[in-house]
Amino acid sequence: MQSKIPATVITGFLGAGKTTIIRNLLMNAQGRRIALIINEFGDLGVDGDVLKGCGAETCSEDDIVELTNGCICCTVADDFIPTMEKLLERDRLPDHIVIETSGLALPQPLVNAFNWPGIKERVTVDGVVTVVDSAAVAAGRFADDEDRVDALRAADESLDHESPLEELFEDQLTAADLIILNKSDLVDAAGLSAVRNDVAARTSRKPQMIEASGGEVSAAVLLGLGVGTESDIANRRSHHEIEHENGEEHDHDDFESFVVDLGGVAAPDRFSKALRDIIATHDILRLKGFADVAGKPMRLVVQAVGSRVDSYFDRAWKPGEERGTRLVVIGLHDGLDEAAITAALQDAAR
Ligand SMILES: Nc1nc2c(ncn2[C@@H]2O[C@H](COP(=O)(O)OP(=O)(O)OP(=O)(O)O)[C@@H](O)[C@H]2O)c(=O)[nH]1
Repeated sequence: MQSKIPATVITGFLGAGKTTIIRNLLMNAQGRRIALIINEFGDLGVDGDVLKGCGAETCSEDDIVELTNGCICCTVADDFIPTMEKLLERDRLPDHIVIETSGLALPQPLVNAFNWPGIKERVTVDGVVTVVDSAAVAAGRFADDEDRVDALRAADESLDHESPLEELFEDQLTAADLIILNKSDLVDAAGLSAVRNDVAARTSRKPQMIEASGGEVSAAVLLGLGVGTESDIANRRSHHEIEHENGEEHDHDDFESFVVDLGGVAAPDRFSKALRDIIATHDILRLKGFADVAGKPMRLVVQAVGSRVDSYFDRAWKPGEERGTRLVVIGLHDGLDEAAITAALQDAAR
């Protein structure tokens, strides 16, 4: 009998470093043929595009499938299952499937989909890997900020739970077989130890935890968990599922995003600096995309997580490709002033 294809689910909050870890994996895949399914929040396939740009031979553009509707937990049956079925119809099957969930997705319904007839016989979940932004945890980003939650509740009565960030963070930890404390380069040893304790206290299960920076995790560790998580996922229920079972309505609008289309960016350093201020002023959780810098043949990748802004030129604009600056902005529902943010970004690009 043909053995099942292993699938690794990589989850973790917005900007934790999922794409960076996958990129590193593709560059060090040691001949494994990897198929990638990427789910992203926000109407701009940045992660897929960054990975296609990495040029790894073991993962060609055909091997990358993007699901850009953002909420894999709601659309498993509509989107994910047909995608898996199509992948399994291919003549050349992958050795391993890697699924990057959006930073706002719950892994539980996704893992449960591996119990679906037609998929269960052919694929097994090798493991769920939850990537943690150690710097964000150290900065208290997931701690329950009561003032902020109260303010949100006052603005939106439909908020049916405490802090959306904290709850999602915990749900992603609860699903984990392996937790990667990423961005260890940004936190000192005492800070990392505190992060480890904080993370451990947020899940009653005791998955293995490792530290990493720059996405450097060996393929043997990442792809060799051998758990078969689909058989255990019923024991790792999320707040979301528990609320449903208790008959509570859960709305999925805790977060929102929009895309800003700008022309060229005149001065990238000034732009990055202005981004930091705009992000802080407007409580933006995540901002990412590509920029067209005046006079440069290369496209600039812009990545901001909280107040940290990274940018680098990844590849030349292709002949015939429309140059431009497109950024996706993600924040809490009702927390983003789209008009003011757009105006501020336009101003920063000039
Ligand atoms: N300093 C530092 N930066 C990192 C590390 N890992 C990732 N980053 C940076 O963090 C930013 C976000 O990384 P991504 O890999 O895009 O994060 P992600 O989890 O895929 O993000 P979403 O898909 O938007 O949720 C990028 O600017 C990365 O370069 C790390 O270990 N250390």
